[in-house]
Amino acid sequence: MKMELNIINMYPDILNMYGDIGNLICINKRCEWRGIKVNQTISTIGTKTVEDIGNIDMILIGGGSDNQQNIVSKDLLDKRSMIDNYINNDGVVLAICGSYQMLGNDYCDAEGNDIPCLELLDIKTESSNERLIGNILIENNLDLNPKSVVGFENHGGRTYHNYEPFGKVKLGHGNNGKDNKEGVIYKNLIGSYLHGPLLPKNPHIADYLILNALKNKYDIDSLPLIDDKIEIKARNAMANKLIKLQNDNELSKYWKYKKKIKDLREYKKH
Ligand SMILES: NC(=O)CC[C@H](N)C(=O)O
Repeated sequence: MKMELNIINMYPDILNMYGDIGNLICINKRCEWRGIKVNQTISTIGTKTVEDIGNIDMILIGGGSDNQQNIVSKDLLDKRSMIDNYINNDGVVLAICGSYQMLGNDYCDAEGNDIPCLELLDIKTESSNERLIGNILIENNLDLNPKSVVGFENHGGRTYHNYEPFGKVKLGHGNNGKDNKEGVIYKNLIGSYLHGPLLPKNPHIADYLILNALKNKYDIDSLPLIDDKIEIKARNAMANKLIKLQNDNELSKYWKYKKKIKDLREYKKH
């Protein structure tokens, strides 16, 4: 029996910051390599509503600027009840950055405008003009090996919630730059600030999503392995670079601290 996945890519024409569409390409490829058929549908403003499509196995939504979030907001709200049912029936979702924010209760942009959100999760996001930008390294909370997940973040929004985060920030900012949490896990949904795009750089996360989507309709508990040498090499190169950066940061903090103590001692001598 040939397995199939029906994937909806929402607003790829509007929410595609830093090539988030690469997440779909990655899922497609990893399914193709395993002989899993992927039927993909685009849902955007003006296309038929997601309710009409039915039998969805995975939803992917990317990130966008505040302006782009404003553009999709009404259409997204029209699809609210379908997305709500889907998520609460263990549907697999990957929502990046702007769309992760929009799953929550409210998003107040940098100009103080409220962008209507889906209110599906108890998440709050407030924006600031001081953006949180840079490469990011986290440790995933999904019990997946390798633990590390690499990506790139650029957001004004600071997100707060009490759910399980997608990961623990090792280097970078994450949800809000304060609590060391990155993203969210809710049932089979992952929300994350990580662009990159996320999945090609972290194939273990792609396979986690594929496996969960397949588990919802087939009796399957693992995926055939793929030769990921190149992906692993690329991911490790970035992770190691970031770990080195983190160590350098810590070292420089340590030397600054040592210098402060030395200065203090000198000062006390006077
Ligand atoms: N990268 C993004 O998707 C940006 C999301 C949001 N507009 C913010 O700046 O916080």
